Amino acid sequence: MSDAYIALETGEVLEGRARSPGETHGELVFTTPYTGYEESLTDPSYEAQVLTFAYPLIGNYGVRAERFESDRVHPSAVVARELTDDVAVWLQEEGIPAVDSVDTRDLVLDIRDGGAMQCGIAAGPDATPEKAREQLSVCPHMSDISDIGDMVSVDDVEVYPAEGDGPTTALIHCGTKKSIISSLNERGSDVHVFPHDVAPAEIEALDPDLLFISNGPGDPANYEATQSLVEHFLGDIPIAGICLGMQIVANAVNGETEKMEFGHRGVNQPVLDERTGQVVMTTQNHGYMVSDAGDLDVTQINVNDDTPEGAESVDMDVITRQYHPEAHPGPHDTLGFFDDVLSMAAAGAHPEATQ
Ligand SMILES: NC(=O)CC[C@H](N)C(=O)O
Repeated sequence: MSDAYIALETGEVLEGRARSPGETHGELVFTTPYTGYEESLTDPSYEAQVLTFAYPLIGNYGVRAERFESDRVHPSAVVARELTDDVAVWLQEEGIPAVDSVDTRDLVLDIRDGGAMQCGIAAGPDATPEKAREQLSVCPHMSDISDIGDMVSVDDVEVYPAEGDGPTTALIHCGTKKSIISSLNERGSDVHVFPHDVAPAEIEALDPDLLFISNGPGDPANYEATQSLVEHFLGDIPIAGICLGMQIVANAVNGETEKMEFGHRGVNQPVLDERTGQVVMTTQNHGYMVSDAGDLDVTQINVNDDTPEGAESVDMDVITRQYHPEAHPGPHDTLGFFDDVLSMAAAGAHPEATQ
């Protein structure tokens, strides 16, 4: 007799073992890394999603807070083949439902074939298939969660001072990972973190050298205030962005974004720089893409499916990446992004403009 159920949009109800009790719902997605479960589970980009781990054993090196990318677990639920007790206890303490003993190979194929789908979860001694189906019936589509930025951003400014007198960064927190802040800090940039809907006047009062739009959950179309910020400062202050940040900047310069079938979530996504011919291995976690880069130039593409992974403007001093250059988890091929954007900030101009 199972004590955990996952109701899928296909009508199927999967059975499993409850590792952390609860009833919830969310957009079902998968990620493929063998490691990095602490970083993924605390990445605000996964807000309102049910995260399935393709790798069969999750938790085999424990749980340590110093690896966390935010102050809490963000997925609404977790699905795995096997979760260790360390991770199960962590999720219980966080109040996040978790189900294992699921054939995640089969489930990942379902998601690949059917696309990211809504699902309902019921786990624990009172769980039933009907309760999972009830959760599925109230699960919103990701693009309909218009206030998702409020769920992950900050209410007030937070300042992260760096040693030295590097450029000042105004980071717009749409669900930022901590390692993005630390990647800027350790390169000498004082980072001032603002709410996703901060008024332009607060940024003007700081007079920063760089406007940085962070990663984050949900549909980029639901970050109108952040997009307006980009439109306001475009051409006045150099602008950088990661993942959701690239999508918001593209929307701000006459571009377009759209939902992908099932997205890119892993640490082995190859990206080609079309200017140099170099291929780097990247960490990715996105379910939307830039379908039209507008006034930006696409500089890097995903080798697997040609989707835009880098978009820049020399004239408007913009450098953005769809992947996560900070890794955490993942390969360190792309850390140079932070040097490039801070060079742009220090010079007040895109690096190619200063050659
Ligand atoms: N990691 C992110 O910033 C994700 C961006 C956006 N929410 C997407 O899914 O495409």
